[in-house]
Amino acid sequence: MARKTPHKPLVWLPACHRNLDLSDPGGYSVLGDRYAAAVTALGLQPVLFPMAEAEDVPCLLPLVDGVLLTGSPSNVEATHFGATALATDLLDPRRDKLTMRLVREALVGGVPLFGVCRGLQEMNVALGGSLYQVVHGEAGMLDHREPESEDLAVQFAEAHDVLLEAGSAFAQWAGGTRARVNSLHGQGIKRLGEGLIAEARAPDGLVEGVRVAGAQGFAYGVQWHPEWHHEQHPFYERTLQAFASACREARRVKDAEPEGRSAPG
Ligand SMILES: N[C@@H](CCC(=O)NCCCC(=O)O)C(=O)O
Repeated sequence: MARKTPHKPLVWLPACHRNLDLSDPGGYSVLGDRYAAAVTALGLQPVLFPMAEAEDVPCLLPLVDGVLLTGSPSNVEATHFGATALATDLLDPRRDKLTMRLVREALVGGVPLFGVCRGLQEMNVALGGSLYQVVHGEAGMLDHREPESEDLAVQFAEAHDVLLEAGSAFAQWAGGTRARVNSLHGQGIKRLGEGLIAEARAPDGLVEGVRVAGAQGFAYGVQWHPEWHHEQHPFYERTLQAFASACREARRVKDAEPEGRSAPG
């Protein structure tokens, strides 16, 4: 019987699907290096199942120790929350179909789950919530988009405060009930999904940080990007370290299981 070889905790980062080169209309499955680099810096191993579909989730999920739902310029298709997609929407239906299933299965299985930007929105929609399709078009709401013409350091610079629920993990990670975060999104949470607790809000009231009530393990989502220069931003770093600790614990439990427990067939 093959002996188990302990390895770094594996973290599933779902691919984005883009047509990057019109000379190859077949398209590409891509992952932002920023997310993979942050996962690696945490001592974890990023994994990408580029062709994974919703039906593959029950078989693939037991192979990993955490799920990080990355951001993407594409929008969650509005049909997933009972609205009509905008003609201007950049869509990624393969990503949507996968993550709608992946969120629910990760929660059922107690697999550490962390949603970032689009990933937060995917968590919300997968749990029955809805999104503002154009946050800055809503009365009283800020423009949460990044200055696209600026360089990345400006795009990912701190843009607004978030007010954190006293006693929440967010407040613990921030060392208080207020923090500065970056902001690179045009959609945002409108109606909270089932079981989601709002624990961080922008000054305009937009929900920007959630916890999944009653989750077996780590289950959080944020609208901002904690992967950006996290080593220099204590709030971002502590958030990511908490996710990493949860993934390491998941790996430890699996490594402690009696040998002979086969991987899913
Ligand atoms: N398209 C959605 C989500 C925005 C988002 O995830 N931004 C990150 C972009 C940078 C990256 O690709 O990581 C919206 O506009 O709300």
